[in-house]
Amino acid sequence: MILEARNLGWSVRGRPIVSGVDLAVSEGETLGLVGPNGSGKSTLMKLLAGIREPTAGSVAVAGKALVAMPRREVARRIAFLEQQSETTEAITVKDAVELGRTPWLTPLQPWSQEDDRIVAQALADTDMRGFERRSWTTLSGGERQRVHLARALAQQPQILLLDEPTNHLDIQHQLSLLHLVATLPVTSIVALHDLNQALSCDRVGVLSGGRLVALGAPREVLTVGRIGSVFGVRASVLVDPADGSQIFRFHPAS
Ligand SMILES: Nc1ncnc2c1ncn2[C@@H]1O[C@H](COP(=O)(O)OP(=O)(O)OP(=O)(O)O)[C@@H](O)[C@H]1O
Repeated sequence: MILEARNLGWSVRGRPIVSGVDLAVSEGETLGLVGPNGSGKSTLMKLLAGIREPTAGSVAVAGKALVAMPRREVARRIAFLEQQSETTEAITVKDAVELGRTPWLTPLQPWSQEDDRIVAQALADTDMRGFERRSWTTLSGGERQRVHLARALAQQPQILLLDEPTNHLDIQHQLSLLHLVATLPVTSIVALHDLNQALSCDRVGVLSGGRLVALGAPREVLTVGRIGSVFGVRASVLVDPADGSQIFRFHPAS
């Protein structure tokens, strides 16, 4: 297992925000995390990224305890795209993406053509070619989101943690981001609000009240009954005539 959480928890002033999470993610897998507002998705992602220390349990990456891992090694293994990642610095898009290479640079291994190639590929993968010289401050919300993703890709991590990455993105870029994440040879954990998008993940975990209440194949986990009990809405299943696949439509619980 590339990423393993055991009895993972985080409490603040005695209030449990995430508790008892057991999770094992295998190499190359794309795991979707869904749950209502405040159910603990972002907190769990921060615990898995090592930027929040657990108050219970542990996280291991490739069998090594995350808390004992040097920062540089964590940064080589894990890239985290936060929900509200902002920078006020007046840097260019290229500078921002190049920052993703930082964990790999050493005095003996300074910037090389290979780093240029990786940065160019990350810009291409996120459809941000041509924006290299633009100042970060002039970008739209969706363009900023794509630059953040490009920086995460330039990091060439083993594990990609994406907290609501489709936020701000138009529908074409939402679909291409999800397709990219699914096809990348990295392990990805993606917090999503769109349950139809979650259906395309390899597995889905459902958080409710800080607990992982279900984990498994999307169709087994995202049932009409569970959607009703966890999200408080009524779901109906429709069939897309284009390809016969099933999708959800949601209604307020009467
Ligand atoms: N530092 C903190 N102090 C107090 N409460 C916190 C803190 N961090 C998170 N919380 C609370 O923990 C709960 C879970 O927050 P979290 O951001 O993990 O939820 P989420 O599932 O990502 O929500 P959303 O879908 O709205 O982004 C929320 O009720 C939040 O207010």
